[in-house]
Amino acid sequence: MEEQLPQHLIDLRRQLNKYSYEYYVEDNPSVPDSEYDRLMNELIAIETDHPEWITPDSPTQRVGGEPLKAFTKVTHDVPMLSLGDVFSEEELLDFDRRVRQAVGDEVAYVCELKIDGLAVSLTYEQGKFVLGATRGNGTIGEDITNNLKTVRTLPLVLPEPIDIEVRGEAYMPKKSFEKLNEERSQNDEPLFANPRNAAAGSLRQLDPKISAKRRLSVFLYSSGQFDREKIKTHYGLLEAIRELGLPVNPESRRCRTMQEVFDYIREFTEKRDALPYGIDGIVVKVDSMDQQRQLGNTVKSPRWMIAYKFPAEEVVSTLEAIEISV
Ligand SMILES: NC(=O)c1c(N)nc(OC2CCCC2)nc1O[C@@H]1CCC[C@@H]1O
Repeated sequence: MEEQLPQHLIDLRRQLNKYSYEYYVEDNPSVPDSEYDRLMNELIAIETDHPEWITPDSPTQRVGGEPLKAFTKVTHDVPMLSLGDVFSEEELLDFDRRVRQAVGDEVAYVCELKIDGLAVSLTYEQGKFVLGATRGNGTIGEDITNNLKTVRTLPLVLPEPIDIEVRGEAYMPKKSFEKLNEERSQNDEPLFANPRNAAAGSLRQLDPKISAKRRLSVFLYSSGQFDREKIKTHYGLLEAIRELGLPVNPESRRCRTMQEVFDYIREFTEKRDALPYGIDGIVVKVDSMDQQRQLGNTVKSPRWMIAYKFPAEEVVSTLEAIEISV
């Protein structure tokens, strides 16, 4: 991308990408917003004089596009399925028994945190981000490409010019949610009930400039086309997605026994409140892709994965609290 650009422009773009990552991903900017804006304006001025120097991965391409009148619909060629839920270790053992009955006793799982956000699909063509869509009803979603372009953890261009569709969960980190509700409360605007609603509301903004301010993020957990010869396990797929510079949750872990699955659930039940993003359970997936294919899918969800949901948080109402305290 950069070979034919003047060095000053390359340096300017790299500097802006670095500052943007510090601000939006590390939440630890090394320069004031005014310095970032000054450099961005300088880049916009240069690109206005030399439109031939604009490339898809220029920082100016993140917050592009005028506000939409409405979202266009997107059809998912491969439906975006949902997850079956269970609420106890007993039901997890039932899932494990069903899996072993179908594929035999050599089974390994991958445990993933169930990110409390909304499912999205991202399409890259020749390595360029060209389409982002909500899950919608699983078959028809909404085109939110311009809004997903504002997500700083999503690369606009991959290191390889490949065609790939990846899927994951868009979410709003807890700190961004608290800051957003603080701003809304100061402006007498209605507050978002939780980070999931805030993420949904922010991604379905018709004006991408508003989405850009909401500091959304994404963790990816599956992909459509991938090289079936090279990648034979779900864990291998996650590593391949991560190697493309796409964000994958770092806590995903291969579990060889149900005891390891229970240990993982216990570990993240304890760690849940300290995580910088909301989770509402643990997803347990059969690791082997051959075994996934043997198990197949129901109309609604794959038979080779299950979501263990945490018990609903204890929301003690004020009245109850008063009764307890009396
Ligand atoms: N929320 C999540 O963290 C999550 C996950 N880690 N893994 C999956 O796997 C998909 C793949 C096919 C069906 C479910 N789904 C997730 O969230 C689902 C997607 C649709 C409804 C839930 O948000």
